[in-house]
Amino acid sequence: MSGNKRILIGASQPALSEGVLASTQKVVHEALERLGYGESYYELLKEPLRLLTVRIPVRMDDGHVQVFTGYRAQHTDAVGPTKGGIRFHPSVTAEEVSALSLWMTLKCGLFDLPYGGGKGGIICDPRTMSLGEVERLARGYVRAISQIVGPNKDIPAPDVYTNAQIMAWMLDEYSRIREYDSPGFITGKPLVIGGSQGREKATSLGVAISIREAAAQQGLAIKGLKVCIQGFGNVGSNLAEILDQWGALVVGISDVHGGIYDENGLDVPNLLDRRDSFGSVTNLFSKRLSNSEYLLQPCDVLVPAALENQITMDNVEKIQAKMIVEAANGPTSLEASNKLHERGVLVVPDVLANAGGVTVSYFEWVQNNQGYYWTEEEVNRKLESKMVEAVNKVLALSKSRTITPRLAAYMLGVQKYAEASRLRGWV
Ligand SMILES: NC(=O)C1=CN([C@@H]2O[C@H](COP(=O)(O)OP(=O)(O)OC[C@H]3O[C@@H](n4cnc5c(N)ncnc54)[C@H](O)[C@@H]3O)[C@@H](O)[C@H]2O)C=CC1
Ligand SMILES: O=C(O)CCC(=O)C(=O)O
Repeated sequence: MSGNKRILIGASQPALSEGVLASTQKVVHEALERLGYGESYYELLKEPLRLLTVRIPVRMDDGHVQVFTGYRAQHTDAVGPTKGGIRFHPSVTAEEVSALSLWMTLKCGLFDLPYGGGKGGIICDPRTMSLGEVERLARGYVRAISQIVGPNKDIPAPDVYTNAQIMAWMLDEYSRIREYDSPGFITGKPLVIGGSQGREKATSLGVAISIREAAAQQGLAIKGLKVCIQGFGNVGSNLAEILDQWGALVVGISDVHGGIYDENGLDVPNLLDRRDSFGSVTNLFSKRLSNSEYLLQPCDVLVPAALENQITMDNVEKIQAKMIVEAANGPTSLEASNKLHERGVLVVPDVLANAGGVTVSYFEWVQNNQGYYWTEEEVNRKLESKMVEAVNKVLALSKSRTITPRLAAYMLGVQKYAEASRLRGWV
């Protein structure tokens, strides 16, 4: 093991700044209050129980050593191991990873998965690195966090700019450290080393089911529904494919370079053929909208599937979509989301809409533990029933209590952790 760990855990971590975490905490606070749990529950659940900061030295192809900073946050292990993806992105921060771990807890609670939330990230830009450099970084990260992760402790998965290949390197490094093959350590792996059928498209299938169910409740059919998707990576591109196959009209897609829009519908198979491994395709088109113009185009459903804080008080008044379905984590600021709700725009929150990914990751872990693997049809059937149940539960609670779907999802998501913390004697 390299001597590359600089561990800052819990209280020794610098104070987290305001932003995505603070707004998530507000909703968690209200959810706990409405459920009748006192302030001590909020104090326990407002931030991760553990936040590890690591420094990872990587020998770059030109021979120099670059030191990267990474994080792993574990929000709560009150009901079981923690679970959540790893992001490779230049804008990763401790605050972002912490908020992402809290959102993972809410998803696992809402979908009744036997986990708490976890999340990791490394400040880096893999688009500018060679494959060898990315592999060395992925392996270095696993060495650095190896003490706090494992199939019964904390189980990582892919997120922004990470994929099945990176999961394979991470699994290999972890198995070397432990000296036995340990497929349950990580999910989102390639099929031949213990991945699950259906995991690659699971987040998108879950988002598509959320769109279909929520639209139906608004009296809209999926066929002919005009959808704009922001982000054309794993989630956005697979979503475009599924919606196109279901007869919806994908009128817009975008990526880091900008967006393309056609009210008559785009040629999705052609775009899928031409996208690169980082989810870029619009750079091949001379006529494209800027990312800020793109979000304002008319459509029935806008699906942010890229990064946080895309719909804010700066652009919310100009959003024309009738429904927002959050495939990304945290794409709508809390104020903007409340504003949309007041305007009668249905916002299907991230912790509900994008939980298909972690749900099938759970199925992958179950299959690894039992050593018996399901067909894609079985996986998708199990996912479909969990998604439909969760969407209906959240929208019903939102209606019956006249609260936002986000608050309803948080109430349903957080309850198990408050109860488990009480039963364990932590609060
Ligand atoms: N991969 C998964 O299973 C899950 C992902 N998510 C969330 O979905 C979102 C997307 O994740 P992935 O598709 O896995 O990532 P990815 O790395 O495969 O794709 C990211 C996409 O976002 C685009 N993008 C980056 N910056 C942008 C910007 N400023 N404006 C417009 N587009 C931009 C990129 O060009 C790329 O098309 C993230 O918020 C992630 O946390 C949520 C649940 C599970
Ligand atoms: O598949 C997983 O375990 C986690 C997916 C994830 O990172 C997310 O839902 O944001």
